Amino acid sequence: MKKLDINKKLDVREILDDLENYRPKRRGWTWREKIDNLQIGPHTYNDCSKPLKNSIGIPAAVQYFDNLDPQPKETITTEIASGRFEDDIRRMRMAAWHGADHMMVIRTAGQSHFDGLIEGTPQGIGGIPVTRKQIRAQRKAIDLIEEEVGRPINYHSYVSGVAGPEVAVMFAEEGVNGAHQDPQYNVLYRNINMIRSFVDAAESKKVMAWADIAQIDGAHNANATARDAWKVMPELIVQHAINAIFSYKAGMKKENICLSTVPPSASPVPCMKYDLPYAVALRDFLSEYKMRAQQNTKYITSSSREATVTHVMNMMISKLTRADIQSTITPDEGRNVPWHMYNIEACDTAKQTLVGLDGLMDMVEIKKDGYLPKKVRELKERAVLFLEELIEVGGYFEAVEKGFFVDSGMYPERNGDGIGRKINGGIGAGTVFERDEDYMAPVTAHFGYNNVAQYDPDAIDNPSSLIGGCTFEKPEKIVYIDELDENDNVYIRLDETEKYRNSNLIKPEVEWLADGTVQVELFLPTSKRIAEFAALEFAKKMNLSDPEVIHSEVMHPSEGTRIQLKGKLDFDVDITKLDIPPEAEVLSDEELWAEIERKPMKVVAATVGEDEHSVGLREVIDIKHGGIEKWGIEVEYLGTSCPVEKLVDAAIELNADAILASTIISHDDIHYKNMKRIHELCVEKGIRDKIIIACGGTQVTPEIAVKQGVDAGFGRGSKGIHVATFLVKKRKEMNNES
Ligand SMILES: Cc1ncc(COP(=O)(O)O)c(/C=N\CC[C@H](N)C(=O)O)c1O
Repeated sequence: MKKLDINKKLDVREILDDLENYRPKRRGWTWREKIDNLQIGPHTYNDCSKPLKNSIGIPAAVQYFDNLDPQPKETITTEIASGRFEDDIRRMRMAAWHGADHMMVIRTAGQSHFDGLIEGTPQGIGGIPVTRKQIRAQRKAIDLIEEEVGRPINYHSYVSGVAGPEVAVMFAEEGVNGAHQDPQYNVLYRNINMIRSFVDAAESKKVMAWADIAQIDGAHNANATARDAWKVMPELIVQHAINAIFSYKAGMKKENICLSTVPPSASPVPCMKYDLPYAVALRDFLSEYKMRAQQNTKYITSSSREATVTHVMNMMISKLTRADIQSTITPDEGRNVPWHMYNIEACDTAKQTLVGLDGLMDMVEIKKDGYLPKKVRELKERAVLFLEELIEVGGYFEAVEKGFFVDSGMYPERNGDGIGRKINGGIGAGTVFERDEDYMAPVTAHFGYNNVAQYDPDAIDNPSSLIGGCTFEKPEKIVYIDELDENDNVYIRLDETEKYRNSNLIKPEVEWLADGTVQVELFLPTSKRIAEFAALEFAKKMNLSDPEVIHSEVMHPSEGTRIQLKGKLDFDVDITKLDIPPEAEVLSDEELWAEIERKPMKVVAATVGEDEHSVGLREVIDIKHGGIEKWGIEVEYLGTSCPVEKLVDAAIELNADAILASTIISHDDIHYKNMKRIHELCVEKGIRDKIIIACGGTQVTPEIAVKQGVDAGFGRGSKGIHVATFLVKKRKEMNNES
């Protein structure tokens, strides 16, 4: 496969080529490479990792810091769930450029209840049907993407449900790097028989251990399910412990066992008073394991702003305690199946926050006295008591049957409304059988009794040697199925959107190529309910089809409501037909500083005529806005409503190099008349060949301005850098300097 070209879109058809023979480049999880005291420019970072070869910094980095884009030491996860792996690949490429090195692929709805592997590339709902082919395509694409950004990327999905072991084997064969695996998830949230779930989990974990897959547990689901999430803190610690020690005993290395820790509450609850002690208690008890931090999703709403703040507060916890993986929930998770732009926002939020808090723990510390350690102690005691009672009643299965878990009481309080499951109930009940005396499976990483010795005592540690290697040693033995459904597969989907693939036609999209969805933000000066219906009216008038309000927020019961809505555009744009003027070329800061240092420049500036609008000109002048004073140009500012005669006289008196005139008002073309007048006055006073005249304003069209006799016009969006570049270049031209 040839490398990706930054200026070319990833070709999905090329990825699909010869997938039958694709083999993963490596096995297992890759942690970031921490760099102590990383120096980037004038800045030193304490908690960062090796920078990327190609990446896009947060907007401030791009605009003010020359794309300074340090990478935190924590792995950053982005969860992708559109249902079309071919579009998810494009999103993975974007996310990788924004700092994600852990692509977590949500499975299609209900895949936990599929009792076998799915094959081919059917479209999913809320995630992709995780199949061998889709995994190969995405891992193969990620091989190219990690090459492009210059950092290994971990691919991740879920080993759960009644086909858990089969999925684990397929993940091991396909080089998957991370996976959720926690039998308690099956039992509590998918109602799969607990004996079956734990037997399956032992097998799955043994296989994952062989493949060096990093595991994430499912304790966070209790947060999302409990009535008051902070009330399950004691049992959450126990849930983590159960899965952690079970995984270790099933053969997993502790550094591959990641606890999925989610703060159990969220503002406006005083969440730090719950979440920080909980985070400290958990890390005290389970210090040998990795921490995978994720913000609380139970209290997420349709406000992407609010989700972002929750995310930032979660990262404050991560920084104050420890996180090896910082998972990101897309801020729109509370209203859509996540969209491209929100996956990227989440990655940027994680990077911005973690890098902004760099070195925090060299400046603050967790208090050793007062509320915090007391609360930590209390939580630990509750957790220990919970575990002791669990053992007392006969162990995990009995405790689940008695409804110990996700009870709405804060243990030892109990409201009797926990999730109770029958030991012999649930899906897959009665499907676990004792292996016969002569049971033998010639496969690698198989958990439990396996009578290999009956065939060859020397093969006990290597059962698959009896058949010359199993699929773990001989991937050519993998039975690869391409497609099972001639109507529901990626080729059909690619054909349907061919018109927009690598063509000149584009349509807006949020998750799938050419899905046509746009989002509109409105403020409507009326009550919430009226605003929600009025918004749909506006959407229809805007020619949006299927309009739907996805967020509404009361600004005041009668003064106004904020609405965000989505809808579809049914038309496209041909980019070859766009009239795109050449980008205004600008000189670098260094060049401008050097030139003005070599030869100082003085300008007179004013808003002319009867015009009081000073903001634009001030932006062009003031250092604060990156104005021309930033590079040392001396400015005599004459204020607003300045007569053109006064401006020209001042230029003469101060022997200025240039005149800057701003006019916003444009009725009766007064702005162009003023420009013409300035030019004529300079001619009359005999200075026109020695002075530069630049005029600006939001209504100014550069070509028309020049027709008035001035040297340049600056329209909407012009910045100080554009004006400074022009002045320097024009002065050189007038003095015949190179
Ligand atoms: C332990 C476990 N196993 C399986 C699944 C998913 O498995 P299905 O195929 O049954 O949906 C989950 C789901 N949560 C993960 C999303 C969350 N945002 C996360 O990042 O953790 C899970 O926690």
